Amino acid sequence: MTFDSAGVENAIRDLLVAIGEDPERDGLVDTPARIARAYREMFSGLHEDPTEVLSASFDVDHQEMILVKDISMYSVCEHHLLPFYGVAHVGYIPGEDGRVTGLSKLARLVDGYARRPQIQERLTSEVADALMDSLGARGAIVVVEAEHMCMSLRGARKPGARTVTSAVRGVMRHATTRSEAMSLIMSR
Ligand SMILES: Nc1nc2c(ncn2[C@@H]2O[C@H](COP(=O)(O)OP(=O)(O)OP(=O)(O)O)[C@@H](O)[C@H]2O)c(=O)[nH]1
Ligand SMILES: [Zn+2]
Repeated sequence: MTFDSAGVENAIRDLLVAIGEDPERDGLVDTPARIARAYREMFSGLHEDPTEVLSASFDVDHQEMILVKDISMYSVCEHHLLPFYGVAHVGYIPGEDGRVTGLSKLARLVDGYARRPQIQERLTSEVADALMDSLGARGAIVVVEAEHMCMSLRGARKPGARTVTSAVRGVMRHATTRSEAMSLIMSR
C-alpha cells in the first residue's frame, strides 16, 4: 500500500462533518490537505524498511558497548492516533567482526519504527531486534521513556506520567553488562 493523499483528504473532510464542523469554512478549507501532508511525514515509516540504514557499517574492530542516549522520539499511538513522545536510549555490542554502524543511523532506525501507528512496547522491541538481526550485534538494549497524549489530554488525564519500556537482547542480558548499560542510561 502506498500513501493515498486524496483518500486522507476525503476522510478528514468526512471527519470534520462528523464532529459537527463545517469543512468549507475559511479556517478549515485547507485542513484536509494540511493533514494529508502531515500524515505523509508522520507515517512515512510504513513505506520504508528502517533496517536499510544499518547497511552503512564500518570495520573499526570495536568489541565494547556503544550507546546513544536521549534520542528524541515522536510516534503515534495506534489506539487513539494521538502522539506519544520522549526519548530513546539505544545501545549495542558489535558482533565478532567488530563492525559498527554510524551513530546517526541509530537515531534514524528509531524514527523508521516511530513513524507509523505504534505501541511503545513494539517500537522498543523492533529497534532491539533490528540491531541483532540486521546489524549482527551480539547484544542490544533499548529503553524508551515517553508521555502519551492519550493519557494526558483525555481518558485518564494524567499529564506528566512517563512510560518506560525496555528490550534487552543477546549478551546484554548478562547481569553485569545489563547493569553497566542501565547505569550509563540513568546517569545524566
Ligand atoms: N501497553 C500500551 N498501551 C497503550 C499504548 N498507547 C496507548 N495505550 C493504552 O491503550 C489502552 C486502550 O484501552 P481501551 O480501553 O481500548 O481504550 P479507551 O477506552 O480509550 O481507554 P482509556 O485511555 O483508559 O480511556 C489505554 O489503556 C491506553 O493507555 C502503548 O504504547 N502501550
Ligand atoms: Zn493512545
